Amino acid sequence: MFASLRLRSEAALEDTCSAFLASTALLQLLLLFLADAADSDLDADEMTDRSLTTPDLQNYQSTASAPSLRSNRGVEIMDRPRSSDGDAGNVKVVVRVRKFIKRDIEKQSKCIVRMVPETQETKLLPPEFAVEDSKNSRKTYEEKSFTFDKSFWSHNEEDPHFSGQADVYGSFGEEFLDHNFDGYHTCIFAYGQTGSGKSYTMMGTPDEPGLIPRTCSGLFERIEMEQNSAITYKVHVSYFEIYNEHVKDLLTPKSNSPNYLKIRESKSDGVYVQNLTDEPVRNYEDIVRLMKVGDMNRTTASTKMNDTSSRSHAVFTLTLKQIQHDLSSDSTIERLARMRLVDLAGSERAGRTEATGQRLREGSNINQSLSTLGRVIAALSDPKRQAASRRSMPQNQSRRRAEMVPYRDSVLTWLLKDSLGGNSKTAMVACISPTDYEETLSTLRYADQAKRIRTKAHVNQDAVSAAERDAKIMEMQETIKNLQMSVNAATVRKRDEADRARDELEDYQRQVTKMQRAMEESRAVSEVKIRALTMEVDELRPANVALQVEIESLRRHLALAVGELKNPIVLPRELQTENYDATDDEYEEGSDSGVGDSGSDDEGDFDHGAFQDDMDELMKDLDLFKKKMKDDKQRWAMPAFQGEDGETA
Ligand SMILES: Nc1ncnc2c1ncn2[C@@H]1O[C@H](COP(=O)(O)OP(=O)(O)OP(=O)(O)O)[C@@H](O)[C@H]1O
Repeated sequence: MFASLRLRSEAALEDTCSAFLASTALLQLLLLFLADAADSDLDADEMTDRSLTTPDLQNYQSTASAPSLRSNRGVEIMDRPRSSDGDAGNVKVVVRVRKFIKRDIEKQSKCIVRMVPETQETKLLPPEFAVEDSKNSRKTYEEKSFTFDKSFWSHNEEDPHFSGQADVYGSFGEEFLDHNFDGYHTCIFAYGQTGSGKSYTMMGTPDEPGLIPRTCSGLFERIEMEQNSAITYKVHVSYFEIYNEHVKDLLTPKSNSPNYLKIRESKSDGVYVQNLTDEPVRNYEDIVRLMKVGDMNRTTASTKMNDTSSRSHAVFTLTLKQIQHDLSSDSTIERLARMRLVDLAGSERAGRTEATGQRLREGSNINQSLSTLGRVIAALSDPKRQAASRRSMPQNQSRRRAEMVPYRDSVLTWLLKDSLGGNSKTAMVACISPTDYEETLSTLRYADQAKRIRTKAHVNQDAVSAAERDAKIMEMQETIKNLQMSVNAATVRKRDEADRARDELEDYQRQVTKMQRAMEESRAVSEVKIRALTMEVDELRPANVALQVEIESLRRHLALAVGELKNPIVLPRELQTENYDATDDEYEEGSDSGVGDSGSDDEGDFDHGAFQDDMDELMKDLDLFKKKMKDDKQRWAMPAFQGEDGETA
């Protein structure tokens, strides 16, 4: 009971603390928000001397533009978007062929890919051995041709059409950054077989940074260029990987036990990763630091096809929030854009990678999620589905169509749901090897299908007028007040409960102590009593013995007396005369005359009445004595002693 009470009180105290902390955190958040709102006002006050175009709030909703490196003028976010909306719906698909790597050179492989820069055509030629091989097998190796939004020839640096990392970024990385500043969510993902150059394209090397570092530095270059505008920029970074169908935060230190995160979906945020680190960053250096942390935490391993093969899908996300306050109308516009940059794990054939054990299991998980991605792409590019969504079908029918897209069949597709078929402008970089016919053909087919996917990107912007903002602040103040009250009430309630539990505990402890003390006292008293009684018994014991002796002698005396009464001794006459003075009428001492002859005349001289009285007195005393002995025996628990008549005295 004591333990349970203590636990209850500790739990209550803990509850109090956590409730208090949670409420405090919430309050702090709300207060920060209020402070932010106040800051915006302050920013605006400071910028009174700057020339600001008066915004037409009606136009804010989806017709905004962003500052861009390509435009050297400061553009207010309420201007028309810079990015063209003409092809906004389709997934942009580009293809990139890498140069020979050590393995290809060792095998003296030939390049079987051709690209036509004028038409953006990519041709796949049958490998040399294929002519011989096709005679003996059912496999057909023939020239294939595909056209994509862009073909990057990264195979041969000497070629005039060579595309390096900067060209790739300049071609569509910048354009996607434009979209972000316009308020669109974007997603760029690299797809291809293992070792085809996905990580190189997305992350690159320190000397040749890829799309992710270039996008980050481009983002901050633009923000710095706009330092003096009325826009406030807030950037956050998150980085996670999907490994064996589990989500792992790459920005938290590696722990011994894996910390898998849960995926949730809400109406306002869509599909998201719960408790994912979303670090605020102020400059490019902050991002570089986080990228290093994330890359160190990423799961890679050496396989036969790639020395540093990514064994997971890595998702790097930048969130850009632009807040603009216009003094003249006293209104605030907020634009939110999310950039997802995804380095997928490579599709691979177990036979070719010669993977076993853990590598094989990773490979099968990778292939499973990539095949789901393939099915999602196939479903999204289904012309019937697109026609249905263009016809704007009744809600229940379009929902049924949407349900046909197997997003939920893998963590990857579930998390990229919005990027693949929803509110996002999306690009796919199909990375191909210059030597592998079958794998390259498979990738090109995949990419060809992805071209047909149409997304429904829209500008994520909120325009809040002064009146609305005031109302919002009032509402928040009210919320804070209510929260404070409920926090106080909760704290008091919790404190009361904790106090009551603590009081109960203390009361209980006091009672226990009291009881222990009372028990000790009672034991001491008992000991004293026992000691006193023992002493009394010891003291009484001689008296008792003496009394017993006396009783015994009295009893004997009585028996004699009774016997004498019953059988009186008759003395001869002469003895009677000799010893008896007739005149005197006295019974002489020493004579046996006490026991008279019942038949003699002298019998009348013996005072029977007095004797009887004496006897009665004696018997009374004896009774009293017996009673006293009985009492004493009961009191001191003395061994009982038997009377002559067998009665227990
Ligand atoms: N365009 C390129 N120019 C120079 N080297 C490249 C290029 N593309 C890839 N490489 C090199 O090829 C090798 C494999 O590339 P990378 O690791 O990017 O492949 P991957 O597709 O990410 O593989 P995995 O799926 O196994 O992770 C690396 O050594 C990389 O430096």
